Amino acid sequence: MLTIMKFLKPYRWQIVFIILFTLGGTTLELLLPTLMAEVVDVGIVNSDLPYILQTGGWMIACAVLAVIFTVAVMFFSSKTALGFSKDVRRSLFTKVESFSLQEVEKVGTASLITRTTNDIKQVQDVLNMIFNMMTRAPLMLLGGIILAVMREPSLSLIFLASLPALALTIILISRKAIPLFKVLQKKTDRLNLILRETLTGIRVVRGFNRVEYEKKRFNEANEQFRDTGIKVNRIIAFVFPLMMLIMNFTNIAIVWLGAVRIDNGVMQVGNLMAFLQYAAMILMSLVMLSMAFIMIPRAQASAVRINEVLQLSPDMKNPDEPETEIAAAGTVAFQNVTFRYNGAEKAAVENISFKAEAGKTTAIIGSTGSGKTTLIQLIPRFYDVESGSIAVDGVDIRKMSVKHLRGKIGYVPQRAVLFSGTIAENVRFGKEDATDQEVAAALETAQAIDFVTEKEQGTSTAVSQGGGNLSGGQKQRLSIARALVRKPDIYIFDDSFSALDYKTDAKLRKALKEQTKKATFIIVAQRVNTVRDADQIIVLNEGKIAGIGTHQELLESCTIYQEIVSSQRTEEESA
Ligand SMILES: Nc1ncnc2c1ncn2[C@@H]1O[C@H](COP(=O)(O)OP(=O)(O)OP(=O)(O)O)[C@@H](O)[C@H]1O
Repeated sequence: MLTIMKFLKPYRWQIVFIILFTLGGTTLELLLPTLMAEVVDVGIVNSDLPYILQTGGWMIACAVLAVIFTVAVMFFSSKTALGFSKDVRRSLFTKVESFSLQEVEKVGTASLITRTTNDIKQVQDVLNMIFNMMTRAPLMLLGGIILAVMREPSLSLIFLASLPALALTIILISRKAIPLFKVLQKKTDRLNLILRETLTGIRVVRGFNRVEYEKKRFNEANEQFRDTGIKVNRIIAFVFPLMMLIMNFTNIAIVWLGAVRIDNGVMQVGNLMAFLQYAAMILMSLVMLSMAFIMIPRAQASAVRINEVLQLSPDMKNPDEPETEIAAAGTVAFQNVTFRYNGAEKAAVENISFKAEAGKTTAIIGSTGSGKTTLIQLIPRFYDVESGSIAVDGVDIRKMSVKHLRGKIGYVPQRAVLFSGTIAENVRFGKEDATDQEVAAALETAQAIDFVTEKEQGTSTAVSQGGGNLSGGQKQRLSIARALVRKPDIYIFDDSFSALDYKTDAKLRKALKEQTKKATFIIVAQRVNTVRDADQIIVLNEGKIAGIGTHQELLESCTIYQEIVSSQRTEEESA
């Protein structure tokens, strides 16, 4: 919790104001019972109306001022707590952006969302409460005790019984509640995970009639969340009745002993009234503190989860003094590269060496799960190699700045990812300042111009979330146009032609070849047709290279390639 408090630094002056206003407000509130005792014991006893009016006036002034101070405290508290949560959210977001995919997978996307929203909100609420109560409660407790003891030392002995009883209640309750708060946040993670999976996979869920199953899964998680929530609230629900019980017993004891003392003529009525009010203040401040004791552990559980992300040191480091390549042609060279996913026993790619040269096309082919995607994701450093090295134009990519490296690459993922916005905005994601002509040229090469111009609003046509209003092939072509518009040195296409028909696939590859003569082309493909013209084809099998060469060379020398070719021939023949 303390680690995360460093985010309060920019708000230190607001916190000073909160403390000063709380100090002012609480002092005025503490003054009120004393003034009231004066009204009763001096004004009423002596029937002194001017004194009553004058002291009454002071009481009103104190009360009004106390309200103003309290409003100011609330205003600055909310402002500070909200500002704090905004800053933490921003830091968390920036941090997550610096993670490699390994780290994102380690924490989990759903958990990262919960941590950035719900967990930060927990800390924000508690901070707000702390600002409102944590200075007020100790001040009131201390001031109340001092003033009560000064007024009636012997009557104050009652607190020696009630205060430890209150403290014990708080300790017992918070010890039971704290572990449950951690569980509650985990249950929130699970809820988010199921909701996210169901929403992103809504077509599959409906297509396979799994709505009921998903409902059941969600209900289970929802019920577990509810049950834990009830457990927590049941414990918290005990706090107030117990507190009230102790407070009421304390009041009974004060009135009883006070009455005896008044009867004996050693105490005045006004004094008893003031004492009762101080007692109420002392006990109220303890209730406030107990609430804080219960809420802080909850925020603590959230703060730990936030810190876990903030303190996670990204495996992938940007070099302090990045090297830049001399000839910026785009040659990619793999040297004995091995990579393994987090916790995986077997390497996803092993001992890979090849060179993809500028102006040439390197195709990667292999059965599913053979490591094709993994291999190409190592080039933009989505993951870092476990051993070996990858060099671009002779410079190890770990020695380049990540921004520079990725600036040289036009990456088209296996599943087209589009963002809500217009078609033009989605293409400009590749190059922010691309002109209309550049966007149109990219769309043309990507064989997307026809379907875009057919749309009433052309490139200003809205793309809905995830490209939901476009077909699979249209999405793929837009994501290709996005890579083309930046005119990179290296193009990486991860099975990006799979949703296209043969004719469009062939036209697209022809247009690409003409437009991007000097660039390095690395394409992953399933179809032999897509790769047969490549300058070199790499055949992957279970993460290892089974053969490298041209189509003709591999047909003669590589059994796995021959198998792929013949299996596709059979498919075509039987189709
Ligand atoms: N994020 C991940 N975490 C753990 N293992 C993974 C991850 N992604 C892929 N793998 C594993 O790594 C291996 C290679 O996967 P990869 O996606 O590179 O294969 P691929 O050849 O591209 O397959 P496909 O043609 O089906 O896309 C597989 O065994 C897969 O289970």
